[in-house]
Amino acid sequence: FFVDPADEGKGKGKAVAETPMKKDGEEKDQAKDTEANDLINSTFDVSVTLADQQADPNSPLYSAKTFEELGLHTDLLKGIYDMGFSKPSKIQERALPLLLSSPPTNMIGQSQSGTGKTAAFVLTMLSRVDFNVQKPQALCLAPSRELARQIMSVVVQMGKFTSVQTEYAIKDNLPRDATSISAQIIVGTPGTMTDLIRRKVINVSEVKVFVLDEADNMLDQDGLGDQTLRVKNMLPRTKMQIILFSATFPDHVRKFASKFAPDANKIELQRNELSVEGIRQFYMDCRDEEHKYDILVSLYSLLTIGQSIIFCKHRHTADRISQRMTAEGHKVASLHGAKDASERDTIIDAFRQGKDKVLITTNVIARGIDIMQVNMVVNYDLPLMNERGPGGDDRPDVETYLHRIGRTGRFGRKGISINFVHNQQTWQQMDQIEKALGRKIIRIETDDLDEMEEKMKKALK
Ligand SMILES: Nc1ncnc2c1ncn2[C@@H]1O[C@H](COP(=O)(O)OP(=O)(O)OP(=O)(O)O)[C@@H](O)[C@H]1O
Repeated sequence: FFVDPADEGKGKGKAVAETPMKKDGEEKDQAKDTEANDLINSTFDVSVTLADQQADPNSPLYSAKTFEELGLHTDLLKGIYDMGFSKPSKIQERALPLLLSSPPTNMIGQSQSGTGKTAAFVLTMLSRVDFNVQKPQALCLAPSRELARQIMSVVVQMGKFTSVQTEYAIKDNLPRDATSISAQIIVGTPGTMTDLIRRKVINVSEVKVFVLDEADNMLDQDGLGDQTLRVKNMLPRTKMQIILFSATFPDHVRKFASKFAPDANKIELQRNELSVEGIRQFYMDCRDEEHKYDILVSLYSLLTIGQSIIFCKHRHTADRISQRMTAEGHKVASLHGAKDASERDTIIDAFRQGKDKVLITTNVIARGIDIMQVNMVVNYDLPLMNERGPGGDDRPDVETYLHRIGRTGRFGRKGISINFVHNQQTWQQMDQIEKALGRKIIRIETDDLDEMEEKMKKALK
């Protein structure tokens, strides 16, 4: 079990209560979706660190097997069931009672990608809002407009039976002369959120919940950290519930996260527990860059069995590959940060609706995007630390790798990831990822398409 070394080291009497969540073999469920049930029944162990030293982490108060137990308003329960959720996932089971308890307590929550973190924080925002007050009460920040839009769709779906009012704080969304937002829940990206608060378009006096999705990314000093801190510093200092969620919390942001969300309840996983069980990882040994392209093209029929996402390092690579493939008669789309806002929305929406089956992109959508039909992720280029910001180097970026492959295998489903390596350096980088995660990455021959197809189809069964 994992204990935050920062907390442990300080040893200031903080209760470190570790409760193993073991597989509950007895639990029988009649629901059809057995894979999702496996996830609900437990596929991983979590450790819970309660901010309240006196609390007994084994108390039933700290675990909810049903949504009813949480004391939610019936309109919210209706929304949850309308989304097809029958009971809380593992992370929700542990996190929701802590998130919803009174007085509100901060939360730092970590669990694998696709395990239901979004639903947990959205439900918290909805249940804390006073629908009679027409002022912003909950703010949520995400690292990309695509993710902000997806989170909003969960807010709207889950809040369908309430009178919640929502607004975006993303680029090019509001008319330039907008003077005030009265919506209760605002979801956006940090730059636009800062701008709107500064210009007093968002009045923050009633804000009582502040959520960071992909929190490690949002707090990283090489990335969005400054902007996120700027937003926090403009919020009221008292009675603010700060909620940080991510699948990953690398060491260098852990301390800052604890400072950012003081006295938080913590739910955490070890790094080697972070790979999602259902995702089979492969690699293909390509001869050179051009061979990578040829292999990708030869994979096309496999890529379109379900849907797939191809990750490249550079925007121009994504564009070039997509142009070449399109010219050769394949239907693919490309998405990256250099495209303008409305184009980005059109592209991700078409992909979400299944109109496009292959999306070629960069790290811009490495995190959070939840599309169930995605059963294959290709790392055309492996993610490296030097893509994070100026301080990075040629080491592989294990966190981003986990987030990228986590676009498949959502909520207990099966998925495949394929890494392209093409020289000694990339092979070593992949080897480091394999070691860091303690999971085998299996070789597939590039010259035997039949074997490749057979292996992949087997992995998806
Ligand atoms: N209790 C539940 N029952 C059934 N489905 C659920 C439940 N909770 C969440 N889901 C579904 O599981 C999928 C993954 O959930 P979600 O997007 O919240 O994962 P996440 O942990 O936020 O992932 P990531 O780390 O990639 O952001 C979503 O499609 C969501 O609707």
